[in-house]
Amino acid sequence: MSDFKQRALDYHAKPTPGKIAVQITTAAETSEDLSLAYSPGVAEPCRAIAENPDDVYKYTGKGNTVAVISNGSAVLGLGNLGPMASKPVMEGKALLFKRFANIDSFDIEVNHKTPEEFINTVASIADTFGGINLEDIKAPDCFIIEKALQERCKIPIFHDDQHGTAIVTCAAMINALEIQGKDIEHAVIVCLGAGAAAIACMELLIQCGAKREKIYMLDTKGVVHTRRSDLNEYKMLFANNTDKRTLDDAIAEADVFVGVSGPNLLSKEQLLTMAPNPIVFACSNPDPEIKPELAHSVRDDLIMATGRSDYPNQVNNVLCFPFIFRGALDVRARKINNEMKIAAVHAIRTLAKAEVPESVLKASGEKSLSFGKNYIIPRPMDPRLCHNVAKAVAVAAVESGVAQIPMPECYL
Ligand SMILES: NC(=O)C1=CN([C@@H]2O[C@H](COP(=O)(O)OP(=O)(O)OC[C@H]3O[C@@H](n4cnc5c(N)ncnc54)[C@H](OP(=O)(O)O)[C@@H]3O)[C@@H](O)[C@H]2O)C=CC1
Ligand SMILES: CC(=O)C(=O)O
Ligand SMILES: [Mg+2]
Repeated sequence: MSDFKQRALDYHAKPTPGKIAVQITTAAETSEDLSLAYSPGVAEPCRAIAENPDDVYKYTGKGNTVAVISNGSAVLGLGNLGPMASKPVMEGKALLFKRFANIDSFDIEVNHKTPEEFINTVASIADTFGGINLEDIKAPDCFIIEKALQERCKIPIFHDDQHGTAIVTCAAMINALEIQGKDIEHAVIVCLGAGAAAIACMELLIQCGAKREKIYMLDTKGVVHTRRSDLNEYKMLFANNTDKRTLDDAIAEADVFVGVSGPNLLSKEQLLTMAPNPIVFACSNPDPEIKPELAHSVRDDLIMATGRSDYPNQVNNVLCFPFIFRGALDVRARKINNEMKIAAVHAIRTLAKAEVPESVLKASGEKSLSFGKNYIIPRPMDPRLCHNVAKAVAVAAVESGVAQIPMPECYL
């Protein structure tokens, strides 16, 4: 076993198994403390909440808690590993919520047979939380599940692989296009993958100015085109009236490649046929569609991004989900709407143009970082992300009428 693999296993096993634990936030030492925390004192907040359900935000942790819920059907790019094997990823998301946005988070892995069973399970526990982050649920089930839960629950339901990924992809793409001197309206975009991340990324890019007819989406059967009869309703929206059938056909002269599919699917020969100054976001985790070393070895005019922490330009939903939930929770938003997503895109992309603080350089192991081909998007450790993105999201929630409480003072 490689040294890195062993270190990754040790990291998860020690000093205690897993990556996150529960912490007590109040005094619980004396009989007096216990009489307040438990019987008889606990009866008072129970009575208050029964009388006025909104008091749950005053007397419990609900308002600062997000559940990370998965069925393990599309774990990163590893495939359908099932609920149990998805747990390290879900604990990881919980760690990121806490580390970057001070949101308490529980991971919940659901074993189920039908989407309805999953929906019923989640809907019946939803009131426990301030929000629900759905994770690693394969398409097209993820679309059905998210919509049904949004209809049934009173809290934000956000499928991270769709919207978190789309927000970060758009933020990075707008910056990359600017650096490469390309207009989004004229960019020819190839999207390898036609699942949760792909459909959401392309829809949001269209909202940011990309043209649907210039997008070529591919699944395991090749280009998604109008003469195919095997497309689900979500892929149908991207059926292109084209004679292109393969990745070889689609990638020739393309400006942009977005990979949200699986490992090592873009060859150096295919990369060589792209237009001058191409943009390659190979976002499959943990192994990208093309390795950066290989891509850079054949082209020196490209902008290259991956989903990983160990290369420059990490296009990964970690740059979004902690902060969009921070903003949503802070104004008790009923849902995360389009206005909030677009606000997050612009808050993330703008930060890439600001001077990078010393603490971020140190955590990144870099001497300098400035807006350019190798720095199109902020690093996740940038402490300004939380304030900037959460504030923009909270303002958008208030202005679009989904906030249930006013802006907190920390943002004024
Ligand atoms: N960097 C980031 O922040 C994120 C990255 N991702 C990555 O995106 C990938 C997909 O995730 P997600 O959308 O949630 O999963 P889904 O299961 O919803 O979708 C996977 C899609 O990839 C397609 N696909 C798989 N293998 C191939 C192939 N050989 N050629 C062409 N298409 C292929 C599938 O095709 P078909 O429809 O025919 O089955 C499907 O459309 C994963 O690798 C994941 O790690 C996801 C979210 C965030
Ligand atoms: C980053 C992430 O959510 C994924 O690869 O599924
Ligand atoms: Mg995911």
